[in-house]
Amino acid sequence: MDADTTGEGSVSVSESLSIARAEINRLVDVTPDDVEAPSELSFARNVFVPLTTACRYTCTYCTYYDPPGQASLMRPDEIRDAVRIGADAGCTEALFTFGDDPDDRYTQIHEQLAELGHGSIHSYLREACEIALEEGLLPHSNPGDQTRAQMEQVADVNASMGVMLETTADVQAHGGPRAKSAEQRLNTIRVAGELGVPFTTGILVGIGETWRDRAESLLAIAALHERYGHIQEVLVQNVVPNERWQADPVPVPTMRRAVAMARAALPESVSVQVPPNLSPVRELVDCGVDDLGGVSPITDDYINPDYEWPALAELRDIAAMAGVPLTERLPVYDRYVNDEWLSTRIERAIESETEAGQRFRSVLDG
Ligand SMILES: O=c1nc2n(C[C@H](O)[C@H](O)[C@H](O)CO)c3cc(O)ccc3cc-2c(=O)[nH]1
Ligand SMILES: C[C@H]1O[C@@H](n2cnc3c(N)ncnc32)[C@H](O)[C@@H]1O
Ligand code: MET
Ligand code: SF4
Repeated sequence: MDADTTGEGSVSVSESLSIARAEINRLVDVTPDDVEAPSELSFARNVFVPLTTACRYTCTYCTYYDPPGQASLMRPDEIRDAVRIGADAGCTEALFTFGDDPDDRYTQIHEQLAELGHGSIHSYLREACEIALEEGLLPHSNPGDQTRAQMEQVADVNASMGVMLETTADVQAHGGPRAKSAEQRLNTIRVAGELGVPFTTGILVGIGETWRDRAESLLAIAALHERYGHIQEVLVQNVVPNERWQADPVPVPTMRRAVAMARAALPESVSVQVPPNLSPVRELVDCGVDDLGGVSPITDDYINPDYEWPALAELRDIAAMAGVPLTERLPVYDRYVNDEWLSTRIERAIESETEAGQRFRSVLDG
């Protein structure tokens, strides 16, 4: 017998498309007046660990990647030095962010990994996370797209992970022979949900997407969060000019509307983050920003090295101006700090009686 597709409770394709269209239209019309200002501003203290500058993609806004032949791989002792300095400076997070699948096309990276006894970047990332945990930091890795097998290899040694969706639109900025694809980004976010990994994602604003594209991107994130509950924060990040991306900066009114749109698209429990080294946060807080991301007291933003991190005093000043408290958080948000979401490995690090455990708990206890 044919399945009943017309009975009560079923939704036709045209009906569901019109619901989706209505949602997009609602978001496109959102203005900063439609959203509530936050009740606090949070941030995390991190150290950036740029494992490798090799990347299979060539996003035209990105100055981070080096072409084959010039790309480098951090050695284990360099990783250890970086995370140790971070722990000593009171950080809680080791942010591992680097090129996507760097061993794909860069023979010298492949060879260097082999010399270190690793067959893939994920195998090496696991060692790097172990080093961070040994030295008293909680790993948060953003290796770009990941397959399920790749993410499974490192999930239990990360407190949380992330990848920017950037946009669901097909934009020129991701064009070329090896293009970043929205499908792969969405798949990575889905895999994180399936594996129960607390996750950070976001949109990059100003890379050729339209307002409808922004709404669609945010709705795609909201839909995955509705299914898995794993999205802890969504970054609304403006693309910034550099020697590879020579465009005018994203205007403040555009950012105000994009932040308000994110706030309106997502449930209240999901934070909206704007990076304070790239954006005029003071002019965005009332649009619903409630997190200032990871700020490093010791390392550069290796992705956008021309843009310096603000000092802690400046974050305090921004919060004071907004009339809200500034609170420090871990790379994993408080509501995920329980045995439903964290691996025993990470739980043990947070509960341990070491100096690091005490540092993590004092951040948790505020
Ligand atoms: O300092 C941080 N930066 C994070 N970044 C990087 C950062 O927000 C900016 O992309 C760079 O600092 C841009 O200059 C992420 C980037 C992603 O693509 C995905 C997730 C994150 C998460 C963080 C984070 O937790 N802390
Ligand atoms: C790690 C994240 O850094 C972001 N990223 C890369 N290049 C730039 C730039 N010029 N401006 C802003 N963000 C950038 C991308 O969104 C990537 O996902
Ligand atoms: C400079 S981007 C670093 C992370 C990864 N390559 C991504 O694009 O998501
Ligand atoms: S943004 Fe990430 S994926 Fe794109 S080129 Fe830069 S390092 Fe590679």
